[in-house]
Amino acid sequence: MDIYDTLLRWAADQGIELHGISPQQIAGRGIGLVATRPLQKSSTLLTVPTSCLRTLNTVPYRIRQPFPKDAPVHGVLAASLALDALAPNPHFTAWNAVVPSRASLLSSLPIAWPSALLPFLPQPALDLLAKQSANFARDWALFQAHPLFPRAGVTPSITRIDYLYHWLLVNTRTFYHDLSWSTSTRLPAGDRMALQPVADLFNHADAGCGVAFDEEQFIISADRDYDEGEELFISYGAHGNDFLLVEYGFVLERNRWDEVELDEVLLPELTKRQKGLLEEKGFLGNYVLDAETECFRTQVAVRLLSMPLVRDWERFVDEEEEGSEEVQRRADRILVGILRTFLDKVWAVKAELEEVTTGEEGQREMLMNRWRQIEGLLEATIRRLEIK
Ligand SMILES: C[S@@+](CC[C@H](N)C(=O)[O-])C[C@H]1O[C@@H](n2cnc3c(N)ncnc32)[C@H](O)[C@@H]1O
Repeated sequence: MDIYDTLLRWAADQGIELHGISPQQIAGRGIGLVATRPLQKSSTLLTVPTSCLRTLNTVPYRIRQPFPKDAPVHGVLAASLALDALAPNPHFTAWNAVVPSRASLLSSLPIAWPSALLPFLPQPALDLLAKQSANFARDWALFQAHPLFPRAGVTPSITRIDYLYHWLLVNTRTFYHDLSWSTSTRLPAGDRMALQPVADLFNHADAGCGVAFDEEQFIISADRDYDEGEELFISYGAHGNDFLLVEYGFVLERNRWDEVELDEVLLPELTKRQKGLLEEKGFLGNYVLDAETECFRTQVAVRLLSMPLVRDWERFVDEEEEGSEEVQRRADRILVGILRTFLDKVWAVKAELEEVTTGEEGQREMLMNRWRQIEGLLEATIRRLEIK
């Protein structure tokens, strides 16, 4: 019997029901869930009883209690998984057998990449990585202070990498789950997390099957009709590819939520006075464009660069008065110039990346792929603005 059959048998014993879907190895995506017969829109694909979830409530008291009351659930769950791994609970053997190996998980996530590769991440990904690293450091410090954390010299020990692996399992496999009906205190939104078997095998797409829960169960249902053999996806959220790369270790080829941040090329074009004006109106920074358009914040900043009179700019910002076609054309020309500067940077990063030998080929390819996507979005926007 292979690991999937074992998982399905165990799942059935737990009351987990799969309707016309089954786990399968998918090239480039690890395991995914695939239709075993034609499926109709809105049909139920999977139900997972609440009793199968691993949440803060299921963490044994001796692990949970010594943590500070406000310790992030992410860190507590990861500690629980790391401690379990020292003396594995046979109840979870079938579930554990299908989670990614330590090598594959650590190789896909930038937080565990060689530091020499990190400067090749786009700026928004670097900013996210800094926050993620700070969160991990906080949780690791809390765990090291825990009375059950193996003291130095004790075997088996738990290393930083052991804990990082379990922390990343939690990071990449939890679902939003509100426990407020069963706990007296309502957890902050970021702490409402649950690990759930089988459902954690759904891969992500920018739109996907429905995910809902009530007190009894999680229910996943088809968002459209599916043919036999098609993979079914859920959406982990409206995330751009920089976010997916840092939090989940992949980028999507087709992603309606993807965007490119322009701050690193737009902010240096602004004088101190212009920055002050933008700040006053709440429009300083966070300039992005996606496949369709540049955001209003970007238009506001570019208009400021293109309009000699501040009062005309204020009319654009406050009253959304477009101004003449000539004004629009001037703004477009300025934005094209800024995007071309960005393109030069992208080409320089790609050229440098081609020479790099550190890290794994898959990691360098992931970075190169991300820069190609950014290049594509910039080029498409330049084309759109130039033919306007
Ligand atoms: C909740 S798990 C999904 C199941 C996972 N494929 C597995 O083998 O266990 C999330 C992880 O799956 C992978 N993944 C999910 N969606 C993906 C996609 N569209 N392309 C590539 N990898 C994906 C990433 O490694 C992500 O961190």
